[in-house]
Amino acid sequence: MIEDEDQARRFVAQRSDFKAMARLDRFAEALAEENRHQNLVSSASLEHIWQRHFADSAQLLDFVPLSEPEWIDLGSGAGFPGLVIACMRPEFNVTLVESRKKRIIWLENMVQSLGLVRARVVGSTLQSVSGFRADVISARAFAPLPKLIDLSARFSTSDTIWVLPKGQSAAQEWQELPRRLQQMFHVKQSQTDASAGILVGSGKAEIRS
Ligand SMILES: C[S@@+](CC[C@H](N)C(=O)[O-])C[C@H]1O[C@@H](n2cnc3c(N)ncnc32)[C@H](O)[C@@H]1O
Repeated sequence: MIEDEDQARRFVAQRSDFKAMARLDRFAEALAEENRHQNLVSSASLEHIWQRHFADSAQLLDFVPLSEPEWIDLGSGAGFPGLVIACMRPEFNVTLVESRKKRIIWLENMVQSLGLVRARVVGSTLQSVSGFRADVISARAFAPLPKLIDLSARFSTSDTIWVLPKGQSAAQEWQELPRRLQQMFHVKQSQTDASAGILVGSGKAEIRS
């Protein structure tokens, strides 16, 4: 378990090259500045940015054994986990979906200033994003699981990997899924918080009305 900022930074560094670490340092600096103008993350969490945000996002890569996936991140907000993934793996095609105007501008600025040419920001509600086949679907603190799956099922294929950090409610949310969806997912322990879980899934979510 990652207990502090040093361990969190080491955890991310083990999965990154030095350019990625430089991008993340610039991201951290810009986030601290931007958070004075808009409420992107809680100011308390900025003191633990490597543990609470960077390592928390980076750990998702351990469930994605793909080289250049098409990755969609739902409700990216300040950029978690999607922008961290793009910083660490600039060769991935990462789509960051975010509906709030100021956050869209923030994400667009970061993608541009960090030179992430394969990342794109889609500034609209997920409901109005044109469908495409996603190899990976991620979402942190986006919506309760049934709604999240409902809104994103159309991006999934039989090969899609789902990585959904769900905090303390992971096991409970999994328990409450219909059986056919329970079979798609399992709960993995988060490396950044002993009480948190990540729902990791695979396959196409079939929505029945
Ligand atoms: C609680 S924040 C989480 C942000 C980020 N994923 C994180 O973990 O720090 C949820 C984000 O989802 C965005 N959002 C909510 N509903 C959305 C929708 N239907 N389509 C796109 N973005 C949405 C919100 O604007 C907000 O930035």
